Amino acid sequence: MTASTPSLFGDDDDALKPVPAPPLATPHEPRPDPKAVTSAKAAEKPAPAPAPSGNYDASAIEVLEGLEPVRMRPGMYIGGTDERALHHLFAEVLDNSMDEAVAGHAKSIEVSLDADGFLTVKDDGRGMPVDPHPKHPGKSALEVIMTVLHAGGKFSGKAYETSGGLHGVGASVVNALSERLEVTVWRDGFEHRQNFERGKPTGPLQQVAPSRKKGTQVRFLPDPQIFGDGAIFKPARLYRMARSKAYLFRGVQIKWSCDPSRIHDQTPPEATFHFPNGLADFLAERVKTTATVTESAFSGRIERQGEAGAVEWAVTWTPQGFGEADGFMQSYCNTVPTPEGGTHEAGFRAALTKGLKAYGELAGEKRAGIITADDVIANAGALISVFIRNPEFQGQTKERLSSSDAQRLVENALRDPFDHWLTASPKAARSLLDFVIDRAEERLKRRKDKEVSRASATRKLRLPGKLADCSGAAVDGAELFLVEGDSAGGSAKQARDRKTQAILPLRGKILNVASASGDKLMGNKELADLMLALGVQPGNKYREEDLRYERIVIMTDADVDGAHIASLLITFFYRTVPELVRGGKLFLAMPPLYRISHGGKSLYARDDAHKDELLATEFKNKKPEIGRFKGLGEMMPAQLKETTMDPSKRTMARVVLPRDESSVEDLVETLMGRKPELRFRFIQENAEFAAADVDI
Ligand SMILES: Nc1ncnc2c1ncn2[C@@H]1O[C@H](COP(=O)(O)OP(=O)(O)OP(=O)(O)O)[C@@H](O)[C@H]1O
Ligand SMILES: [Mg+2]
Ligand SMILES: [Mg+2]
Repeated sequence: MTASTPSLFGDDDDALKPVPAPPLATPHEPRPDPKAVTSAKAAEKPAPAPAPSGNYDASAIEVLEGLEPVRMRPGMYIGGTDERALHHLFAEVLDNSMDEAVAGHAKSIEVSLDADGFLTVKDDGRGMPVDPHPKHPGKSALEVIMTVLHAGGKFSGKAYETSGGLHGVGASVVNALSERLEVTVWRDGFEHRQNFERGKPTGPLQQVAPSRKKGTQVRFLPDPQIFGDGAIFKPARLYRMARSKAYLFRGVQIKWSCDPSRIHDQTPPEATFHFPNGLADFLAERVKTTATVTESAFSGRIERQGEAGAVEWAVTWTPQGFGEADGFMQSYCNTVPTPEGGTHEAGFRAALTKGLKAYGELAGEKRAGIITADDVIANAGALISVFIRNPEFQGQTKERLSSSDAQRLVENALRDPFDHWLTASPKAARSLLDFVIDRAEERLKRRKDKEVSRASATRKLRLPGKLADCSGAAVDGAELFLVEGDSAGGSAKQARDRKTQAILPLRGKILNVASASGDKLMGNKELADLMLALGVQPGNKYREEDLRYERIVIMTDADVDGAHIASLLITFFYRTVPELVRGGKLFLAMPPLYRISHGGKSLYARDDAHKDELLATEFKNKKPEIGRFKGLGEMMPAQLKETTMDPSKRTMARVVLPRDESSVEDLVETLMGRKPELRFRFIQENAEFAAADVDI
């Protein structure tokens, strides 16, 4: 029984998906902090019904009976309810027949998919026991197998030695998740049958007729209530699964058939799989047209002496890779695929690496010393299959083998055969050794190149002289303030938190960028410096991970000129690094315009409206002193810090693109274009808007 670890977090991965752009239409409308968006999203979900109060007692603790838990939580048993999980039902039934074959009782397995969607797996093994079960009065062993979790014959090793089954769960899980399921058993001179619906018997086990055959047949239709209405078995997938099983045990023949009406691709409607050379055949099939380093693959099979257990393997190397990948390793334990690898793979890698290094040393090849397991395996196509008693798989799944003796078993099994293989054909051994040493040397060279390029990248990164960078190295939390003019730059430098806040003063009026060409843009020293400070490349070469700051803050005077410069810069960002803007990295600082004080109290107002409001409330019936800041440069550093820069006190607006970005062009045209009256209006609005109270 293979099961996936249940997801502890339910469907929460939604929270990790990018947050959709909020429907804001102008660059000056604030966008909420991403964190706030996440929680806002959570808040959108329908509020949970008020919890029923007062009866959380023993009656609230349910014990699921029989197969109920399987239908309630299929993911726990088959890793989900998707197509992969659906096909896993087939794996469970097929594994049971394979166990019967590996135990030496079945020689032939038949798999067929019928026109009505039922899948049948039939073997000629001993047949499930049908006699009454001693511990379940009135029930046959067959019924217990099909309806009781953890009922199985593979716990003690008496009936099966090296089986893929070990939990006693598989057959009952398939039953629970099938709309209908019929089991037919031939044994003890009779054909027996019992039918089930969604895990429940629809009648008793019946002796249908005398028969001298033996074996078991399970025919079932997965339940659409579990897998969805459209869920059906895919012939191609069943075909592949059946065929690879046959490669894994040479003592079995698997017959495949499928109703032609169900096939919509190249899958053959009938086939017989029997591979007397096991994994060697499997590998030959995979590398059919691929040129390999050695003429023949290294393959073999070793039975454990005196005990149950076996190791089988096949491996070959190729310079050009196998399709998409440079190499592959597929591993199996008791014919169950272990896609996550495990101890058998570790033993395999160790055996090949040690063997090849030892051979290199013997051949006087000094460079063999640099070989690592990765060099040996990276370009190999490898299959490894072990048969062991009481396999241990990690956690709830059978995807990774963790039996520690499997590593020793494989390593010991391969040592001598690999040695013999190498010494028996010195030409092949030499080719392999050279090939692997080349890989090792390439690896070392790559590492060196990487070190060199990292060093030169650091050297190349010259920052503009005017930039007062932050002293902390972390990008998280780092902010770059773009300020207008050197005097404001001076105040900002004193007001900043050196660790996380950097200041770049931009001198004079920057180019009217919207109408400038790319060359002109980059030719502008101020803007070139800005890009250098940001660390990013323009256009589609922009990579967020290059960005040296978490936030870029445009900090200009709270007047019409300042608003103009801010809009020029926003336009520049939108034209040059739109992804930066889309990523919500660009902000507008909101310095105050007035300082209002009376007695010991002083407050700042962002604009006229705010000033009037304060005068009507905080300073009601008083005659306070009102000062107007002409520019940031006029503010005391402490004031600038308190009102505009200190993250715990300030207000900033995030620049957000409208959802319909085509209107950005209009906006830019409005801002920068040829109609001065439009421009003036925007600037006024922007100046006003920038005063909006937005906390981030
Ligand atoms: N085709 C079969 N032939 C003979 N006996 C079978 C067959 N299928 C199932 N059984 C018996 O039914 C038992 C229960 O099968 P089930 O698949 O539920 O569990 P399992 O194979 O023991 O373990 P796992 O849950 O890991 O598959 C098996 O242990 C075996 O004794
Ligand atoms: Mg089983
Ligand atoms: Mg069972």
